[in-house]
Amino acid sequence: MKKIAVLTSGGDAPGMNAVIRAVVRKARFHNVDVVGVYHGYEGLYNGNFELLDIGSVGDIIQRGGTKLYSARFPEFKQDNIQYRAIERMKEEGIEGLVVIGGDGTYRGAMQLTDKGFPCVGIPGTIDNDVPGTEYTIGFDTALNTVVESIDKIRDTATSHENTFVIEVMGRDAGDIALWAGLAAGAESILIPEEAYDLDDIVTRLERGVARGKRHSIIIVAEGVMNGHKLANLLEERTGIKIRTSVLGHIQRGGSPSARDRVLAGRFGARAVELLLENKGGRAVGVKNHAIIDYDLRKAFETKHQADLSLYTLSKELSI
Ligand SMILES: Nc1ncnc2c1ncn2[C@@H]1O[C@H](COP(=O)(O)OP(=O)(O)O)[C@@H](O)[C@H]1O
Ligand SMILES: O=P(O)(O)OC[C@H]1O[C@](O)(COP(=O)(O)O)[C@@H](O)[C@@H]1O
Ligand SMILES: [Mg+2]
Repeated sequence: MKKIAVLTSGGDAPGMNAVIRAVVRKARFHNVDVVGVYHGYEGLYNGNFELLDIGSVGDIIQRGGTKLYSARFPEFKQDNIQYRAIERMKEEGIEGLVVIGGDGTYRGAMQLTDKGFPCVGIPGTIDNDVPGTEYTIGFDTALNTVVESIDKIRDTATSHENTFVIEVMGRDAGDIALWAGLAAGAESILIPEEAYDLDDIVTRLERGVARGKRHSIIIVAEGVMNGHKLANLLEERTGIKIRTSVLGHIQRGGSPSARDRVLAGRFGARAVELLLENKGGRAVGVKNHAIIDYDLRKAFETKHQADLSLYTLSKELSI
């Protein structure tokens, strides 16, 4: 393989730039050219390409977002659009493609692979919800952003004896809520994977007040319900004034953590190796600290499992 392409797709995640850099540098190390595709699959279809030399990916390892921009392009589900994208790549002499994104992005990559164009997937999403890997690029950074934000909210909550509901991202996955809740010492955590028990949340709140706690923090993943709605429900039940903070897209930005950058380097390099070994239709991941690869299909045909032992533990530590 003498020329490959790379794109980012779906929700962006801090560390995607570090992955792009790793893909380009590793490929150039093997004298392989790399074409950057702008705007995800939309750019693939439109031929929005640029040759990336080693200098073009300098000074991005520390930057959030993605230099190649991201897009949601539902039309890519159509066979004729996929065939056109393959033609575009072949016209440029491109022989393999690295995609960085989540389950939707992987579906597109599998379709191209099934049509004879080898693709490799790298998990990039703050939600950490790609099956087959313990961590995705961006999760660690987003988690640290959330914890830092909660710590700040806690300062003011303590000073005024306030109770806060904090809404975090996670449409279908509770990983951010779970890990942040444990790291920030939240009283209660609500995640999409577990039915919530309002009575239990109220009991924990009232117990805290009774023993003189100066603040209470309740974390809710957006996939469960919106933070304002939860605050209203709790106010009705307890009579306690509850403030809400919706962290929003701040969670998706910022400079990637060292852990995300290191993972980005390892994922990017392994993805290039897989293409050079002619192993399309694979996804890279991390398991027990080792970089692994597996069938791309596994990433969207199975369901991501959040580590629910953390849920039990958080209940035990926030009695
Ligand atoms: N079934 C599919 N077939 C082909 N392409 C798809 C499919 N599902 C999603 N895609 C492409 O992947 C893009 C990103 O998917 P999306 O679900 O939005 O994000 P993520 O990859 O983060 O899960 C979509 O906008 C579309 O271009
Ligand atoms: O920016 P948008 O389009 O509102 O998307 C918000 C969603 O994107 C995410 O940040 C990441 O999701 P994906 O990686 O699957 O795209 C979710 O946590 C959130 O629900
Ligand atoms: Mg997704």
